[in-house]
Amino acid sequence: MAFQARSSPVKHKIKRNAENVPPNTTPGRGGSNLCGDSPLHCKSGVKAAVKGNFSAGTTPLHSSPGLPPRPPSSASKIPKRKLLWEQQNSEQPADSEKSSDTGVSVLVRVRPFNKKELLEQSSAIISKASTNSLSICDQHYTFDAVADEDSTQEEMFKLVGLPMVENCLAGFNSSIFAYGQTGSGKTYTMWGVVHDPTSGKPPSAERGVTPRVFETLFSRIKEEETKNAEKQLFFQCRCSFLEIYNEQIADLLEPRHKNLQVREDVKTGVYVDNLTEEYVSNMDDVSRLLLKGLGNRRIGATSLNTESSRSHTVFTCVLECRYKTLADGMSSVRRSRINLVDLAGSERQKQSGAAGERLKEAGNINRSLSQLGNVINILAEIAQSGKQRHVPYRDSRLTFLLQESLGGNAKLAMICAVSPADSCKSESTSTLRFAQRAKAIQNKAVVNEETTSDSNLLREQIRQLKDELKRMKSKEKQQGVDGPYSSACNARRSYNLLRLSLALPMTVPATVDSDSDEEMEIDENAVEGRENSVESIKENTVNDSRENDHNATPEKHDEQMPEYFALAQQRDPDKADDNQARRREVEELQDALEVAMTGHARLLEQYAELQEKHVALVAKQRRIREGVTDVRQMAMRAGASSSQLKWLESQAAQIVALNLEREQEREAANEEIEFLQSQLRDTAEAVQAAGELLVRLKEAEEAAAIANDAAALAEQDADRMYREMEKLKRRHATEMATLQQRLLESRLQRAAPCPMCVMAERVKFQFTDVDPDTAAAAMEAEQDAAALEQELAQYKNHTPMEAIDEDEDEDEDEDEELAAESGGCDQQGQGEELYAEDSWREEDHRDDAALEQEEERYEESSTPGEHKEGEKIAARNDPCEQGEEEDSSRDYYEHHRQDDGFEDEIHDDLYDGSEDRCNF
Ligand SMILES: Nc1ncnc2c1ncn2[C@@H]1O[C@H](COP(=O)(O)OP(=O)(O)OP(=O)(O)O)[C@@H](O)[C@H]1O
Repeated sequence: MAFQARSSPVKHKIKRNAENVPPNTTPGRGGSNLCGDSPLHCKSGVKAAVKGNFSAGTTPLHSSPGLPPRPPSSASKIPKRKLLWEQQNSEQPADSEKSSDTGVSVLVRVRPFNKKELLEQSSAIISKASTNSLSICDQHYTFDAVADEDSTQEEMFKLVGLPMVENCLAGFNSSIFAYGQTGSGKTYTMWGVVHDPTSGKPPSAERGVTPRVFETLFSRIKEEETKNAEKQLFFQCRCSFLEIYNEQIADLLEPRHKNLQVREDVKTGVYVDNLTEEYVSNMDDVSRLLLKGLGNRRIGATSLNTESSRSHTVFTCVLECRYKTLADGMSSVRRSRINLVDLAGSERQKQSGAAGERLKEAGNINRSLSQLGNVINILAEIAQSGKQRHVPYRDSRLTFLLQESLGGNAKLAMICAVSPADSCKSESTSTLRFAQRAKAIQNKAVVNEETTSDSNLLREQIRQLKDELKRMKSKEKQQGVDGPYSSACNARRSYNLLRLSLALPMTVPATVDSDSDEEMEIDENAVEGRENSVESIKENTVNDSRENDHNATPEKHDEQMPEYFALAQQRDPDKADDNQARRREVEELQDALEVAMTGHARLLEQYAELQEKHVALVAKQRRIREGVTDVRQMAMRAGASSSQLKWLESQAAQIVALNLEREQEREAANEEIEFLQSQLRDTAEAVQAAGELLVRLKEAEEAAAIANDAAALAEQDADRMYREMEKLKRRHATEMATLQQRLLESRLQRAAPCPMCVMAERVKFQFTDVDPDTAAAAMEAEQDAAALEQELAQYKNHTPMEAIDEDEDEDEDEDEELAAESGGCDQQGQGEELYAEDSWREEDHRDDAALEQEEERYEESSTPGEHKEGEKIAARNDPCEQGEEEDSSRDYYEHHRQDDGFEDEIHDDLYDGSEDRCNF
């Protein structure tokens, strides 16, 4: 009957209560076992390793006023059930130890004085009285442990972290909370200085509890896998990291995932929808996640802490341990969860000096901490009175998300951090009161273990694979909505599921036990039709693997794989931005993954059927063996007659023949199983490679999409800049033309006296009776013109872009000079014009947009005559038009010459000069 019950497809869910010692998978580990109870409650374990005599689990709570007496243990009410494994290996703890376990341990850590407190010359008001008690201003408190200013990170880990690692390995959910005033050392204790694996430096001694928890977890996993190789232990860890900021949940591993929702499901319990989970297999993986998550966390400076956490952060690791019982072919999975919670610090506005955004954050932090306190108060009350009450978990995201750790199925360690300074007296007292109330909570931790037959496990896997396939296909359709960003996340998820599923067949025992029992008899019916069934399975395997369009055969996939790799390798790294090719590859890989999933699910189905048949066959064999033994014994007891003996002999001969037949069939079945296993292994390897490649490609695709976005933005910027430059060039040209025009005008106006001056000079040399004042004025005008020309030449020599900045700075000076010059030449009208332009430029400085309008208006509103004038000016700038200009200048001078009767010689001199001046 027992066998039938096991082979039935009904899933066996076995949960052990907190009092049961979890299975010891390390029988050889001196004194240490996979102790479900933390060493805080065990005699063995790390207790001895920690400084002092730490015996928190058995320490009665302090009986200060208001402190509730320790609630009676409810352990006796929980029915005890044991697993076979447990019975074989476990060591039962003493009853006294069991009864004291509430599943909650509270530890207080007093940090050293900080710089501010030292400067203020604060005095210490907290003193450690013993390893588990302290006093603050004559009030005495007892907890599970007290760590003073001298405690190291290593000691904190041994007190809190190590027990949690052992709990987690044993299948208990575990949580570590850090609670306390802002700046009291929660973050330092929980994370500390996280090691950067790329730095090449050794891990810091200041790394906190969390990194140390994972260091130990991975080394213990390795140890367990080696020691229990025959049980085919298989561990898997996946981690997530979130923060609750202003009552909103954000994914710290995928910062684009904001405002995530907490959901509750009968099967999975409370979970966060859409939260990224990453598989980790070593410390580097965890460090990477911690650094990434902590980098994305909200921090801000307050007067009490320059790097104050403004949110609650929760790092969660789900550990799954699968193992197999060879005797009955049953598989078990132990699933435990470890939550590492760094709560935001409580703060008083007066003390922290928070204002604005910080004040709003502080309000939210205090509100959610008070809701946590409220839940803890009610739980403490329930534990004392034994009366059921509604616990308002749903009042805040924090309590809703972590309800399992608060009065539920988890072991809880609460680290309460305090400052020793008298300035923090009221905050420290309130933290210690909170710690006391937390100690009164009773959690009901059980080992989370499920035992199921292989075929059920496989069927579950098949269901998951099919669901995932459906989801993948529907997601593909939604690609447009989700965009490329979600694709890597989805691919990773599918790949992880497939990886998990692919790991399973490896844990299946190789073949049917070879039975060397000569005496074993077999019923004819036992093998009847087996040959047919094996044949049909064989056929199905081959047909299924070749049939229909999906052709999802591992063989085909196997053939396809080198192509993918070849494609990937052929890719020229220089053409990495060839998005289309990459997209094609990704699509092909996506198809391959789907094909692999379908093929794998089909193989698993066949494997599950074969497993079921195998288990049924083993059961029949056992029953036949028992029957034959019974018959033998009865025959011996009855004393066999000669006819009976003959009959028995003939039966024996038949049995031998059947045995031979059965042996052959068994070999065939074994071969079949081996073939299936090798096929599964091949698929596993191929799919694993494809999956990894796909994830990498998806990530590359994401990166390319981001780069494309950036490039498009840069292009837009460049366009804008180009337009801006063109505009500035135009403006520059207009300004140049205006300046030239003015120069010309001023030159022309001065040109009248100028020839006279030159002539005067000449006359001065030739005729000494020339008026000296006239000559001096002419010289001065000539010098002014030369200076102006020089400035213009400099201005012209600048490239427009270089000139722009200088232009703006120099504009005013230039204008001033021009104005001065104009004034010097008595050009009153021109001076007014310059003034007008000056104010226009001022406006330009103030408002660029206004300038554009001004320009446009200028261009639009210019009369045809003005345009003509503008064109004329521009033409002067154009070297091709210079000839015309020269002609007009020549006309001008010609006119003057005729009017004033200048000498030809003098005119030629002047004309040469003016040509030089125009020739910019
Ligand atoms: N035990 C300790 N030993 C040495 N330095 C410490 C200790 N505890 C805290 N510190 C230092 O005190 C400062 C504040 O600590 P931390 O940031 O951990 O406080 P917190 O409680 O997390 O504050 P908040 O709630 O504002 O985030 C940090 O610079 C940290 O390095």
